[in-house]
Amino acid sequence: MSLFSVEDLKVHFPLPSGKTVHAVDGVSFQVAEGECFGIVGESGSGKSTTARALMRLVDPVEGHIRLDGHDLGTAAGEALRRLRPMIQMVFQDPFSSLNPRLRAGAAVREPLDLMNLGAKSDRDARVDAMFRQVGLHPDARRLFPHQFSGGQRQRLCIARAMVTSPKLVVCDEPVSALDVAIQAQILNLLKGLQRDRGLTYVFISHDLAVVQHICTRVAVMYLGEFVEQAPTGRLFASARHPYTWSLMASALSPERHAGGAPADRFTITGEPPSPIDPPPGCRFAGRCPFATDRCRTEKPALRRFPDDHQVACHYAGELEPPIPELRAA
Ligand SMILES: Nc1ncnc2c1ncn2[C@@H]1O[C@H](COP(=O)(O)OP(=O)(O)OP(=O)(O)O)[C@@H](O)[C@H]1O
Repeated sequence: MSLFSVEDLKVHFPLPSGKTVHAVDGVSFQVAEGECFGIVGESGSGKSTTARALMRLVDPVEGHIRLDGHDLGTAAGEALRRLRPMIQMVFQDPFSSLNPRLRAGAAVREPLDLMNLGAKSDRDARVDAMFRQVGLHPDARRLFPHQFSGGQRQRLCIARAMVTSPKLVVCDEPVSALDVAIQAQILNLLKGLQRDRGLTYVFISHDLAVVQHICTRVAVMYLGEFVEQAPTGRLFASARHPYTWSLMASALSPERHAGGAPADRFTITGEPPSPIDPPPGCRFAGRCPFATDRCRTEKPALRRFPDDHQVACHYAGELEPPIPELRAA
């Protein structure tokens, strides 16, 4: 059974004009214990809003969120307080997610105090152990956030998220604000903690390489919807949605491109349509080189293919990726 399940999640933001932003528009997924479920997509696709809804930082207009048999989506008051320690979040910007006036030790201890977890006398020892687990010396407890480097600050945020012994950690672009060399260290730290503590992750990133490195399964998000979902190996070996191909093509470097053809041969152009007035058919149709009239009027359902692979495209399975590197071996 899955540890975490999300069913038909919708988050809409009403605007003063009377219109509505359809930021997340019916996403469903399940995450098994110990899995790392990735959500990838370009800016504005709704990844962060999904993360915030999972954390109940924003209320969905529809959908169910279940964690370990509990209804996280509707829990309130005491029930929500009991669930809080089980689900934690690591944010993109390790600086703005830390209170600049709180010393590092107090920042990591704070969730234990706020949620009243464990005996007070044990909390400092728990914080020390957490510092060591994320690769920080416990003496660093006395420092303020600005005295840490970017990577160390993210270690601190990870310690703060992990100190409550959560079952599920939602990581929202946890390395995209860091230098490339530091990114690998933080990803390896997250992987190690996942293994040692039996954690389950929902991992959000715009970076395919990062997702490929850390995730066991990946969903590709476009304008509030999942267009493709598959185990990581399967997705990277044989993606079936034109939007996924375009993301993968734009990640190919020109040198890696066969026959000297420009790597941007299949890079889609233009901006995604506004989530205020999403188009009626396939939301990618306006930018898809394969789109037909059917795509523009009829919404494609997520269809299941072998190997736990789901694709929302009328022509999935019939189309061939337009660049050789993306074709299944
Ligand atoms: N509070 C809000 N009110 C109105 N619109 C919002 C609000 N929060 C997000 N949006 C809109 O919802 C859409 C999805 O935003 P979201 O931040 O979830 O995307 P994202 O994929 O995480 O992008 P990024 O990586 O740039 O953060 C965007 O069009 C955004 O402008």
